[in-house]
Amino acid sequence: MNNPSWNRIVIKVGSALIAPERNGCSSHYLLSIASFIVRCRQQGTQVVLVSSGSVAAGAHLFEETQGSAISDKKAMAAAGQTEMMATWDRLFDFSSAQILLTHADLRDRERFLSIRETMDSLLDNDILPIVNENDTITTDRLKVGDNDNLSAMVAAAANADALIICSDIDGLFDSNPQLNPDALLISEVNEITEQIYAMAGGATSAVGTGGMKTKIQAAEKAVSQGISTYIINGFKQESFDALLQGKNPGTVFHPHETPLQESKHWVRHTTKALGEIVVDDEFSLSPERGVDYLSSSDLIGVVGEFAVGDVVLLRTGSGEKLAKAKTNYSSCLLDFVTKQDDDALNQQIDRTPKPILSDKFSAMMETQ
Ligand SMILES: Nc1ncnc2c1ncn2[C@@H]1O[C@H](COP(=O)(O)OP(=O)(O)O)[C@@H](O)[C@H]1O
Ligand SMILES: N[C@@H](CCC(=O)OP(=O)(O)O)C(=O)O
Repeated sequence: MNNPSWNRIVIKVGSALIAPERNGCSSHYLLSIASFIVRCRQQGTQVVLVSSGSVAAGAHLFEETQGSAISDKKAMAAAGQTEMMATWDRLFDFSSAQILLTHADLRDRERFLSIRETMDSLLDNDILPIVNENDTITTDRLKVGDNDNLSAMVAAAANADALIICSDIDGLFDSNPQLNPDALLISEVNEITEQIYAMAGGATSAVGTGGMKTKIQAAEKAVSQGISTYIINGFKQESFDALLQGKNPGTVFHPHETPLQESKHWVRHTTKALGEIVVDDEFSLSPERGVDYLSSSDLIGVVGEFAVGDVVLLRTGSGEKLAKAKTNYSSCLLDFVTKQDDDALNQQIDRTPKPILSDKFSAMMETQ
């Protein structure tokens, strides 16, 4: 890798590359990816692999009519995961390790740090972590749902320098090239705007889940932590040759020059808000006035049920999203406080050593 700043990368491989026919895994398209991983490691770049393909690999064990039901997909994933891991393991002469995650693991700070610790230990021992969503047990409430976003969360957990998303297309185009033959490849993105999102459609491969939109979401997560993000065509050997020469074979999303502080990035891009704290429209935040300035007298409402330590959304009564943050008080207590006119209670809450919201684990929301 001619990019000396790349000590550690995450590479994401979609289902279409590992189980293209949805009847078990095939190494046909994996040889160039495996070779790239080997050459990265030889040049001192640590690699984490996020691999889809368990559902597509297990599907052929089930009737054609099955597969739409979540229960069938979970069973397919359980059956296909071993085949997916074995397919990768056969391509390497070094050991690989299986890491199965749900969003519930990543949005829990203790588990997030534990995942980081395990990946560091595996990489320090030259073992290739192979990560996938734990589709076998996941539910709508627990899941990430696509491996594009999962790979960005893994890159954040791994403190990677770059995220490489292998797709079945050369990169991000100004519209879907499979629908518009005149679409133009966008080689560099410096800022991810609504216009960038507007270019992206959904998944079109028979086995894919994410589509281009989830890849842009993943890039947005990664670049805000200073992680360069590439979308490349994983079917082309020349994509990997170019990367090894320090070139961009597809679309590169440049990292923010001032990345979010790690704990704030985790709150903004990895956690899920489990409730809402509503303040009056006059309330505002600024770089100098963080969420820890919130006082009980600013509260006008609480939405949902949450416990101490959960992440909540702070928003105004008119719906403007202000921040996500860890709360130091439960929804029950805050709901009680908002319904009291007793200033003494408000003052008592505000005198306690802990602010309502944690500044360390908070992140402002970009203006929508
Ligand atoms: N603006 C766009 N640029 C490139 N591809 C796009 C765009 N909008 C939609 N797509 C579609 O997204 C597909 C890539 O996503 P996906 O179907 O999840 O495949 P994979 O899992 O291989 O990444 C492309 O094959 C293309 O059909
Ligand atoms: N966890 C799923 C992959 C979901 C997913 O994002 O698939 P893809 O869009 O092919 O990368 C599986 O292993 O089948």
